[in-house]
Amino acid sequence: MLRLTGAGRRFVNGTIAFADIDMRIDAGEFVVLLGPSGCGKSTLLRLLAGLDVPDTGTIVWNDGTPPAPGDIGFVFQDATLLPWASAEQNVHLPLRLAGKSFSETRNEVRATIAQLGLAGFEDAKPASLSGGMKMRVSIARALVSRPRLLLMDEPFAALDEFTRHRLQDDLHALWREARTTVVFVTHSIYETAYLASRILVMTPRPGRIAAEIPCPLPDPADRRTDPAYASLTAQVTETLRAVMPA
Ligand SMILES: Nc1ncnc2c1ncn2[C@@H]1O[C@H](COP(=O)(O)OP(=O)(O)OP(=O)(O)O)[C@@H](O)[C@H]1O
Repeated sequence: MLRLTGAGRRFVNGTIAFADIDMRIDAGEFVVLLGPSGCGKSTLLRLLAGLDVPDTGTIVWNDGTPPAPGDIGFVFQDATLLPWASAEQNVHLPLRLAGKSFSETRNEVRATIAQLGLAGFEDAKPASLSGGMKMRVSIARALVSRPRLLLMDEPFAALDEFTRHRLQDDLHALWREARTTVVFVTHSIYETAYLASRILVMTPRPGRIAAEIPCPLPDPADRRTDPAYASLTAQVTETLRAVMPA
C-alpha cells in the first residue's frame, strides 16, 4: 500500500522525532508500531495520515496518489466525540463532512454502530456512555466511510483491562472479517502480540525501526491462551531488551 524510505522528522525546536525510517505497509496487514514513549510513533502516524510531512526521505503510495479524505480513518487515545451529539450523529460526522445527509447514509451509520456492538445506543450522548462504549463510537466513526487504511494511536490505553480485552477481541474480529489495513500504535507488548500480523519495534527518540517481527499466529477464537501467543510475547520482550539502550 505504501512505502517510507529514509523518512525523518525534525521539529523547529530541534527535536528529532524519528530518523531514517524505512518501512512498508502491505494491504490487508495489521501492523503494530511498538515503542517507548516519545519515540515518534504518533508523529509517524500523522505522516501516514497526510497531517504532517517528512523533512527527509519519501512516502510513496502504491497507486501513485495519496489517499483521499475518507480513505483513511484515525482513532486517537481519547474518543474525541462531540459531547452534544448522539452516538449516531458522531458516527455520521465524516459522512456529513463529505456532504452526505443522514437520511441517505442512515443504513451505513446504523450498520457500523451495530458492528461495534452498540445497537440500541444510537441516540445516547457521550456523557451517558462508558469509556469503552465511547471508544466503540470513535472506532465506528473511523470505519463508517470504509477507509482503506485505519490508523489507531493507543486507542485502548486509557481503558481498564477487561474493557481493553473485549475491544481488542472485537477489533481483531472486525479486521479478520474486513481485512482493512491497520497501523496501530501501542506501548503494550501483550496488546501487540495479540493484535499484530506484523510488529515493527521502534527505538527511543530519535525513533528508528530496530526490528521487525512477523506474527504467523493462527486466528483462534481465543488467542490469549494459545501457547504460540505466550512464545510471541516472550520473543517481543527479548527483542525489546536487545534493541533498547541500557
Ligand atoms: N510539534 C512538535 N514540536 C516539537 N516537538 C514535538 C512536536 N510534536 C512532538 N514532538 C516531540 O517529538 C517526540 C515524538 O513525539 P510523538 O508524540 O510522536 O511520540 P510517541 O512515540 O507517540 O510518544 P507517546 O507514546 O508518549 O505518545 C517527542 O519528544 C515529542 O515531545
